[in-house]
Amino acid sequence: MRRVGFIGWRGMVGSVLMERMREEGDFADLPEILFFTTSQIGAAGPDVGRGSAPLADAYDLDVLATLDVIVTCQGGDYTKQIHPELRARGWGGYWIDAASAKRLDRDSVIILDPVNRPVIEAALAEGKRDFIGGNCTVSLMLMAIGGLFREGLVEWVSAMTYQAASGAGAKNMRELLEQMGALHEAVGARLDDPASAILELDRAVTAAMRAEDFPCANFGVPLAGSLIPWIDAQMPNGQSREEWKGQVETNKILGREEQPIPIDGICVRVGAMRCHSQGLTIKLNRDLPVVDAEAIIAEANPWVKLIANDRDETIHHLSPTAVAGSLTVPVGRLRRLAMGDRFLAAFTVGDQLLWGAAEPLRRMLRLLLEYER
Ligand SMILES: NC(=O)C1=CN([C@@H]2O[C@H](COP(=O)(O)OP(=O)(O)OC[C@H]3O[C@@H](n4cnc5c(N)ncnc54)[C@H](OP(=O)(O)O)[C@@H]3O)[C@@H](O)[C@H]2O)C=CC1
Ligand SMILES: N[C@@H](CC(=O)OP(=O)(O)O)C(=O)O
Repeated sequence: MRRVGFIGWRGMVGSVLMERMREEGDFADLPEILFFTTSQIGAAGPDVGRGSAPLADAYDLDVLATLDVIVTCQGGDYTKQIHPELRARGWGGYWIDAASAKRLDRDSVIILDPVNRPVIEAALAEGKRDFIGGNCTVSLMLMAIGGLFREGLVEWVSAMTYQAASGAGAKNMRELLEQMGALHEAVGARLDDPASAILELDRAVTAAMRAEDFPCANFGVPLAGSLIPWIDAQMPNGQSREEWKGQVETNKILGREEQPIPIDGICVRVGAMRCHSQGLTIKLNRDLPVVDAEAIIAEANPWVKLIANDRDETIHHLSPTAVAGSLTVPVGRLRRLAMGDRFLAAFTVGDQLLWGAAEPLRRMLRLLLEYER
């Protein structure tokens, strides 16, 4: 594995990947590194410890074909155009991708190694070459309660999500902040006056959200002060595509497409910046004391962190504020639901740019290095 090419490295997901690779010293272990661009050919590339080289053309198939590994965070359109052309030329390198475009292809593996390392290793042994990061919501749910799946305890899961603006892209994160600013502006100095009537402030905020000039070019509707109970495209069965991915991707990651576990729920965009949260209802297939479920969840991987079902612990440690920028995946609110002994509630939060996007790609590259040694 000599030559590794990075495409989409300066985008939002790509920047998080670069940051993590720098933190872990990953670049030092790669013999030859090439950085590509779709728009700035020849500009100075990043210095990852061996000087800066000019950026190469991400559409140049002759150069791409010389790579042993391509890591791309450029997006689905790029993948759909370049991947088939490269493979058609007989390119046999590894393709590691953040985009959803190839996730469900028969020859692709969805990568989340703390959960499905055996599936990844079997795929490598079979000679598979396409390794694709999973949907952020799915990956974060599996990082949180993967232990219960591993122990074969799950009959079904309903995931009600609270998804951050970052999932919609960098422009949407900016728009959320603009919307917050516009709402603050709408109440102005009246907020500083403790004597001002709260219902008057509320009316001003609602009027601002409904005004023609409220900044919502990217979301289409207000998010700040509101929410959006639809993410991604509409499926024929009434699900949103984000909801549809829950079952399909989870079962592919777990390598159990033949006997899928039902996963469904409502996916909602909320005004968080980069952490997705999920309220889970888990139907267990046998009676299990909550303390046993807690132990299984806590031992599943080094990043999952159990939060006691206690008010103070919960509000301080189980929120986007507590988790942003961290690889820790807290799981809390674990308790039996009133529906019956086998119904378990849980709440989890995760950084959707780390485990939800960049980190599985970084780890796959490391895994390939080990495998090829
Ligand atoms: N956002 C998310 O939460 C997730 C995204 N993904 C996947 O990753 C893909 C990339 O997403 P994301 O990182 O959000 O996309 P970005 O829009 O941040 O970046 C994509 C590309 O846009 C180009 N670009 C143009 N202007 C700028 C600029 N000012 N700053 C940085 N880049 C710029 C860069 O390409 P160039 O250098 O060639 O011009 C960059 O690689 C998505 O399409 C999706 O498939 C996957 C999981 C989660
Ligand atoms: N759809 C996710 C983000 C994302 O990029 O998902 P996917 O990689 O499955 O397209 C969200 O909006 O929060």
